[in-house]
Amino acid sequence: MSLNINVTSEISKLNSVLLKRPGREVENLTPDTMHGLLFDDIPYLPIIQQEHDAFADVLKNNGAQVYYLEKLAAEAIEHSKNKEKIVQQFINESNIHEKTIADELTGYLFSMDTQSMVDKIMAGVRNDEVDIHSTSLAWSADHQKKSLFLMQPMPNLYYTRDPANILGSGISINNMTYTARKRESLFMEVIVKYHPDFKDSGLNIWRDRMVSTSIEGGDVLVLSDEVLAIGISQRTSGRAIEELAKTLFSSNSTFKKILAIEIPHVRAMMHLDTVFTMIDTDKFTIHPGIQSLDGKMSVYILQPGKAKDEIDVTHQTDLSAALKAALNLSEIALIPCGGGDAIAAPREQWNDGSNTLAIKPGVVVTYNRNYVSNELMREHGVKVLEIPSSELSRGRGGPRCMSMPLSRD
Ligand SMILES: NC(=O)NCCC[C@H](N)C(=O)O
Repeated sequence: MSLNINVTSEISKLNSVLLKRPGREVENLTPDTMHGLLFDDIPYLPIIQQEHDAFADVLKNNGAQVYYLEKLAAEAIEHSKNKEKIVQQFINESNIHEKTIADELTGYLFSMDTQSMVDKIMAGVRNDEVDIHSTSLAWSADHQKKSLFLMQPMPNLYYTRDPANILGSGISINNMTYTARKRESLFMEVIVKYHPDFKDSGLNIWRDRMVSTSIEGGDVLVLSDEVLAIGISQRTSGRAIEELAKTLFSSNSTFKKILAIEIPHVRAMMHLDTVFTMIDTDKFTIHPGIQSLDGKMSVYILQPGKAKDEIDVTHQTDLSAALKAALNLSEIALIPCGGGDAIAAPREQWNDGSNTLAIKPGVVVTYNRNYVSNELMREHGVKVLEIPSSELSRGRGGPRCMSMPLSRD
């Protein structure tokens, strides 16, 4: 049965959502590799799984249907009748181009049932797991000497928000910025193409992963059925936003305006949703570090131009005014992360204090460790559902990053 996939709000009731339970991939980090794989520490697997299960339970207990990426991917591959070609693509994109090695690795992966194979590709394949009979220099010099892994682990997969995102009645399957995350969006491509619940769902493909520019889902907020906010960030470029604007404005999408918000291009604030999220019809969280001392910042407003394919771009420095105008609101509240305190704000932002996931207007899921931000949201009348976060937070992403809404009211 086809799924109803549609997201025209950042805050309306969450009906279904895609998660990935952290697996062995987070144990395949070492101090030498973790930074390249975009982690700042090594999570403890049993606890990160417990914390993630608690997150999923909060969503389920509040009426959301939870789907798991790893399960959908295995089901899609089963249905594809194209297992060999799909596995070949993962091997190719893992930079393994020598036939002997690719064949031996394929044999190893094919010795497993499909779910175990998907889990293994996600977790990573070590050189010493596969019996490679190659005398090639590429194998000795490039693979064996440079890395313990034939296929690198994908520890960021539990941040399902980033490799793909639903915009209205369509999906953007993202070309990820860094090598560490490039292969992640291939799982979503396979699901959309082959999974019985997705392939006939009428989903538009606004962007696929073959484009040369990058947008990551953490940068994209669906403020209403007509307005998107997209971060110009370390991971998402102005050019990519313009390309998406052209596609959305010239298609049957409902979107008519994009606020492109410039944020610092630094690790702690790699996506817009690490510094700015919507929590109610007129309430937002914001990390004060993205504004200058006088509260100004760069916001570009993109709208359809007069000629076909033309985009009209204007510039503004007042985020609050831009939001009010775009959403037809007379007042809005921007709630500062950590209360704007010189220590609490950067500390809680580092642990995703601004990265809230709204599951209904005025009801958000947050990390329990960000008690200053959580308390302040409560003072603003927001219902805050806290989840444990000691291990989940180690990869620099919060509840919004860990969820990809498939359907909202
Ligand atoms: N939307 C998000 O901000 N996602 C968090 C991504 C964290 C991950 N370690 C990364 O650096 O890509």
